[in-house]
Amino acid sequence: MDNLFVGQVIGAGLVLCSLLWLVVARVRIPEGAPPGSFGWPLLGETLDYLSWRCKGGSAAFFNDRRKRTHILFSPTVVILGADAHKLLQNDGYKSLTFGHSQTLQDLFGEKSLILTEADQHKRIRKAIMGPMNWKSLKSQIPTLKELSIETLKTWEGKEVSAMKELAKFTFYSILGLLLSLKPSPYTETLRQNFDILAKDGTNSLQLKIPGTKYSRALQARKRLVDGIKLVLDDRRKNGKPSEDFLDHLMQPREVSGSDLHLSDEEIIDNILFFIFAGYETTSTALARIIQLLADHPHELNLVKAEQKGVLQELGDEGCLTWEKLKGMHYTSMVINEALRLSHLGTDVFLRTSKQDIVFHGYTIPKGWNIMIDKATTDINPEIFKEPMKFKPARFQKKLPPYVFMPFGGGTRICAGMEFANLEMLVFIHTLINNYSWRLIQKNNDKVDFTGVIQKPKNGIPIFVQRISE
Ligand code: HEM
Repeated sequence: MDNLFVGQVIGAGLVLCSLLWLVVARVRIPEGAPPGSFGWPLLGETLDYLSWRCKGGSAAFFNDRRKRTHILFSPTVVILGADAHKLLQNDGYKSLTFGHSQTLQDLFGEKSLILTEADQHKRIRKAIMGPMNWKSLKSQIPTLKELSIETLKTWEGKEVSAMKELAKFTFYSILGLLLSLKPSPYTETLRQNFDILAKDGTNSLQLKIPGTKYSRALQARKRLVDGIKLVLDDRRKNGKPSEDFLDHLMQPREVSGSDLHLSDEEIIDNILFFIFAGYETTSTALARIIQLLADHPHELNLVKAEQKGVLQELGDEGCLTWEKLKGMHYTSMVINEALRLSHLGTDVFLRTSKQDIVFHGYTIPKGWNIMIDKATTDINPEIFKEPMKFKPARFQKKLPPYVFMPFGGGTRICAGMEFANLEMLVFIHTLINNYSWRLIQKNNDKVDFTGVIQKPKNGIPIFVQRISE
């Protein structure tokens, strides 16, 4: 009897909530808003979305959806294709904002690029981007070459997890770029702390209770912040310039009247966020390239031929140059094709509308979330014939504008795009000219969709051998 009563009360409560929801939702859907369904009361279509992500990525969810939905407690509009990318590219700071995320703020700090908006974002980006273009990055080529050689030496004659080992390579590449730090027991501790920050912090409930994964991540952040502060203090005391990213950020500067001087908080938050943004994105891209080339001998031979040509042109003592890297056309197409197939930076660009936006005849109301679904465009058969096949040569032809944006676009285009390309080209050059490898597990394309980046589940185990002279 008691149970029946409790059941009735819960049932009535649910009906009341649903009715309230319907009323509120109805009131909130302005005329001209895109068609679609808000799904269940409160939860909307969140569970559906999450389950699609775990099963096969969000592309499958979006394909099955109409334009309006309700995810993570917010009305959301899904848009895709060249026009959606064009909006992202050309909006400036007018109608799209990144939106606030408490988790990102806790983990990377409120001054990190990702959390800043409009003028503040513009100022920090201007202050930061100086050392991030191809010309300034040239000085990184010898360091990246040395790191590639040292990394690959540890793989010789062994079975290794490409994902795990490349994560070390990309971590130390970024640490070299940002802080001029080389691999050592100290930097290995930094890496372990960073893994706790990024993995535990982004894959857990936001519970700041001692013992939880989230609070472990926050403690790791504190240790990392203290470590970076030590480097900063040391630079100020010694006054010895390293001419790296940190030195650049520490210079008080003014450009065309705007004050580009960064506070210590701004410097530290952005160093942490740069490591996060450039660490597993690039290592996963390289691991996927290794996997795809092992599975496609014809394409592998074309990369080999190109890289052998570069080596011959360089001669015995020749150093890899910026011009030579820029001339690696086929290898660059392989990188693009791997990025297209793997949606590494992100499968959706998440934004919030700052004002009503008219898109394809519908009005996206102010304050709604917008998911610009990049993954579906990456495999659109009208743009990429046989989209699931690995065909780097497809990039020989000029693509229509706005269809392929692996590094995003507009005001928030990837700040490390040039560095990522440089890093990947140097590593591939060193690998291909000195080593051969085979996959330990064939036909294992299972992907882990649960994290921020979609990663091959098996870590891509490979057996690596040095090519005899
Ligand atoms: C293959 C490697 C990489 C891929 C595919 C990639 C992709 C992306 C994408 C798609 C965005 C834009 C996200 C959005 O608009 O919502 C982005 C932003 C960003 N990336 Fe990358 N990235 C890569 C490597 C790197 C590296 C190596 C660094 C740093 C050294 C880096 C630093 C950043 C930063 C700081 C942002 C935020 C920019 C801003 O908000 O102004 N990324 N990246």
